Amino acid sequence: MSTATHEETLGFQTEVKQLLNLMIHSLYSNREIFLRELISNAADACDKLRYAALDNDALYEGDSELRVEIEHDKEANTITLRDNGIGMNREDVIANLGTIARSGTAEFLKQMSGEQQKDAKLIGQFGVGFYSGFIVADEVAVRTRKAGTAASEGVEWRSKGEGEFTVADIERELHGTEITLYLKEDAKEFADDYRLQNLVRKYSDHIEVPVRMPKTETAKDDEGNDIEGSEVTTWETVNEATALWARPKSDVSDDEYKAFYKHVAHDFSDPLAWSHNKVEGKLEYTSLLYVPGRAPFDMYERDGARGVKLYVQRVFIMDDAEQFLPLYLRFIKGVLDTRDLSLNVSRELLQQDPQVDKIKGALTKRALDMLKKLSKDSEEYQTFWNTFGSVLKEGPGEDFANREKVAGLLRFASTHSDTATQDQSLADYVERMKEGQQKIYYVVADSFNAAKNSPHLEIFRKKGIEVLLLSDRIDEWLMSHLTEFDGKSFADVAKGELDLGDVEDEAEKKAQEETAKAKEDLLKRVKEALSDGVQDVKVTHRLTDSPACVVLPEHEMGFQMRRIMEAAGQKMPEVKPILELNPEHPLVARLEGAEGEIFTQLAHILLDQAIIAEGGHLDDPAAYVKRLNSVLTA
Ligand SMILES: Nc1ncnc2c1ncn2[C@@H]1O[C@H](COP(=O)(O)OP(=O)(O)OP(=O)(O)O)[C@@H](O)[C@H]1O
Repeated sequence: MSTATHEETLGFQTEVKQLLNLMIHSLYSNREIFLRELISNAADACDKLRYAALDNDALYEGDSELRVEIEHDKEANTITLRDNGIGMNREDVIANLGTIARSGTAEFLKQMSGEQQKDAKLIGQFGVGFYSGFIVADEVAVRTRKAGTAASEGVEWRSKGEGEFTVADIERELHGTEITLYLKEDAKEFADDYRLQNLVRKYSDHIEVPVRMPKTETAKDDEGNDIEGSEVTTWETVNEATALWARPKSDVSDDEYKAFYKHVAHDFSDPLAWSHNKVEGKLEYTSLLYVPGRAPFDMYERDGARGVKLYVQRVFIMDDAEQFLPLYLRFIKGVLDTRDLSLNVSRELLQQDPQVDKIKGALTKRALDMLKKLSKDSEEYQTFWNTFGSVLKEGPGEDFANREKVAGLLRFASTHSDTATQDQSLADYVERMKEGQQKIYYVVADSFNAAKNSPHLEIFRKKGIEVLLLSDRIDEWLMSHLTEFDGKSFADVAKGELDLGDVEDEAEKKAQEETAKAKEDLLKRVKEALSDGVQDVKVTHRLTDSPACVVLPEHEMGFQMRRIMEAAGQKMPEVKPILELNPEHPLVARLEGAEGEIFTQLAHILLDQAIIAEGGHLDDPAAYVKRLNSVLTA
């Protein structure tokens, strides 16, 4: 036993304490995952050493056969996991095994409800890593030494998982990390050969590093009895130990793909889809991309983890290589192994390498194809869409070249179903377009109900023309980048002149022109009465039930986007709406017959109501109420 010096007791960061507490309670029924998490870390540590040793062979300290070893002791109720990977120094140990250095953790932990099943899901999404040892152990000891440092620079970390841990300097001949779990009374079952082997095969078969367990064989005498003292212990590799992505597709089962996903993505649940490809020729790479079944907790964090695990010729280079996929595909997880980059590539070099852009183009295409394939299963695709749809909507703005492809993957709510579920594709819309209809119509509002009940839809509903109902924050921005789909342009029903294409016949158009002419005088009077509130007043045939609506000129930023920008503190130049009046409406008829003060008040009321119906805020709501009351009591 090594003698420990320079021992200090330190407290866990608050977040770690919370996580430990929650994890132990909510992951009880899923306890066995501790082994997967610890093997995963050990394999990562081996990958890191292999990478560091590219420049400095001496780091192997004469032992370049990277491996993970698992032993148990039934008497002592312990399990020990050992790797000869990169190891940690004292500073690493304190930072890595005492804190959680991921932004958004505190907010994430606040979402915990105390309900076991719900929290287990959330925690799975967060990834528990090393701390999962405490699900089965009431004490954990880590002995480690960073590869390339002196034997005297070993470190021992111990904790009962109750708020504090100790660190001490120890002598340690071996580099790498050894973790001993002192099993809880009710977790003794894990100190068992058969159980451990099964778990290794179940969770870690696909890891390239061999996971070994000791196997003791005893010689037998002629009668088949054990010969005492003849025990020989050898190390047996328990897992498959070849990189899964390097195997031919036909050799890999769905379960193996799923298990590998959990290692790569640090996720507990199954992926929705994957795409495994080996490419030879101008570019040489193998990629294995996954669509997760749920969003990571930090999907909207600016510095949240994203990107693929990068290997060059099977040597692990880095996690989260984000240069190989566009931002709008940041939910995609997976592995890229290529021969086209040099082994000493760094994040900085990746940014300048022209090969990276080529691979990025190819992977983007793969990812979009994978989503297209997934979209054939409407139920699974809906799960995907509900989780990642708003991220994919960033696509047309970010990736001009693939705009049409991304557009094909979008899903919207629409007047066809009139529900808030975003499940209608543009292709479906185009198929349902009315004869003579040339455009794809949409309305944008702050909420689904505001969109669904927008007065602008009245004529469309009357004529049975479908309109997409958009209410996500990103929607107006999305539509500003989507100009066409399948040769059809898009039209915001609340902007510019209403153009129903050939759905309207000549007689209708003529009748509208005549009405407009007949109302010229009224329009002039209203415009005078509202002088600085509007830029124009027109008659409209958009409306059937409402007396008036406001519209914006065709190329003006829409109301929703303006409100978002203003809420974000942006000062927006003032824009006056165009007021459109429904000549068939009794209130407009009443307006026409009114004079003087009542006329002015009614005109203002119609404008203010149109702004409210569109979801806008009145500049002076009290004035509106006053006017309305005076007209009601007149
Ligand atoms: N066997 C090991 N050898 C070397 N370093 C390790 C080992 N196990 C853990 N670490 C270090 O401790 C850090 C924290 O581990 P932990 O498992 O908690 O999180 P993680 O692996 O970074 O992410 P996740 O929570 O998603 O698993 C690791 O990033 C790594 O630097």
